[in-house]
Amino acid sequence: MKRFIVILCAVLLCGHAAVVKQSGRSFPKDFLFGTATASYQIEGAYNEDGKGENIWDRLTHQVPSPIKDQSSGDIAADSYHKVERDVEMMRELGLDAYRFSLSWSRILPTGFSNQINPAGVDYYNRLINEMLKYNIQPLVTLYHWDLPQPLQDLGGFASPLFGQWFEDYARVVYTNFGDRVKFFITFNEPREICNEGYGGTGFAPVVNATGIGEYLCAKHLVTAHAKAYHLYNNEFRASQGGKVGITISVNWFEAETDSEDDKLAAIWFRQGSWGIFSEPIFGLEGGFPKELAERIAEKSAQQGFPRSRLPEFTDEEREYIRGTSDFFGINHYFNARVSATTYPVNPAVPSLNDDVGVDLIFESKRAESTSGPVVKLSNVMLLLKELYGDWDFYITENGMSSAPGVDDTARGLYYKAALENCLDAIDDGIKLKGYMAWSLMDNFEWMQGYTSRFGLYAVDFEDPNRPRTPKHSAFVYKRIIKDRFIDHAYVPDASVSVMTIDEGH
Ligand SMILES: C[C@H]1O[C@@H](Oc2ccc([N+](=O)[O-])cc2)[C@H](O)[C@@H](O)[C@H]1O
Repeated sequence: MKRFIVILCAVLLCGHAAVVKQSGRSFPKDFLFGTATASYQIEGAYNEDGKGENIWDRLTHQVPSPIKDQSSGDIAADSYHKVERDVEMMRELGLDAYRFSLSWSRILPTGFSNQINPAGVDYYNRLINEMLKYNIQPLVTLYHWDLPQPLQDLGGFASPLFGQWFEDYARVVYTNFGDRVKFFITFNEPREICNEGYGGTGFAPVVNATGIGEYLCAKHLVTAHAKAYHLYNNEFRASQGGKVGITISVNWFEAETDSEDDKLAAIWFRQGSWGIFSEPIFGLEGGFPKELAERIAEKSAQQGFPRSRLPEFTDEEREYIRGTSDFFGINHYFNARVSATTYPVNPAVPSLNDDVGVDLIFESKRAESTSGPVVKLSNVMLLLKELYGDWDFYITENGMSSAPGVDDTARGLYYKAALENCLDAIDDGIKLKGYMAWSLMDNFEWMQGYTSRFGLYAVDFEDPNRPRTPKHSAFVYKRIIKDRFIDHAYVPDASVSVMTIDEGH
């Protein structure tokens, strides 16, 4: 009671800052609060100023359209023409950092580095320079799913030459932007690139070669990542002094029961979903995860393959890839429980689903309806630390979707819960350095088109000017950034819909 009165007096006398000090739960001074976006999802200008075609241009222009609302990213949020407004929103929120991706085909229209598009380089220079004017740190993703179509026509990630193409592109990126960009992410979400793009019909390029395509892609992707990392070390690190890492989608999967079968199922599922990409880079021994490799080898033999469908690494390749990251970027969206009950797929036909055959029970939605959002970011980071050691972690994406509109109370609550969970992780000794909310603004949500909205700012896609309006959640996030503390009692005033820029931004 006495403590409560002391805190109350402190609030009344000194304002909010007093509570921040007493709570011991404020974010470290150098913690980076940011938001994230991706080129294809926001830029538009799909055929302007010399940009080449990419695999999402190709997919969304197919007739009939495979996209839920038959839309495309042709115009999207029109960010290509809105550098100043986008940076203004970052300033309104008070961001320390902004994560965005480069469109490979805007910089290299054919995908190859012999032909650089000056207008593409200029667009990113204008964006980076405008951000730096206001001390907003650029976190740059080299690849967020929009491969130049000519490279796809040559096999894309299934080609053993992919690593060379990516290395050449990375050299152009470091050369043109590395004087000002100090944080590079090679790939966004290998699982979605490989398992959805080459092992199913989920995402472009829709190569349906499940049980084979994902694994080829996985090997070539981690090799390409390592090439870009070594390139930075060998030619750029000394003069530029930045960091190079990768972002992996790590959702939380735990065994439904304590049975050995369920526990093994959870291991397989984690390894098929993210371990297959994290183990070669962050694992102590490198290479693909052991249990998964054994399982795929066994299944391959049963199916009559003369060798495992999972490619091998030579010792030299394993060493070349191991340890090639300056940080671990995590995208996180949901929690699920895993049980070993039979997955209804044909075991005679190779597939990732059969290789990791388990049932998934989605937990987050069920829990949200009763006791608020359940975010298990700290579980994820503790597990990654246990598996791979004490890396610097960045949450490079986290968020939730909602219906169109600015009234998104649930998203505000979600961000409070997620960031509270980040504080738990920091208390537990995790070296968490930053948090990027997905997303700065509504955008083209891949196969869902514009039916699913993740933005802190609403974008009116009916209006040719694509005006942006802050949602309720934008005010919540701004307040957390300003205080570097989570005030659960804070509810934005619904009558205030205009954002202002605070001093210093
Ligand atoms: C909303 C953002 O989602 C990211 O990708 C995924 C992919 C899959 C899941 N999942 O839960 O299965 C979550 C997020 C993506 O990186 C980003 O571009 C957004 O679309």
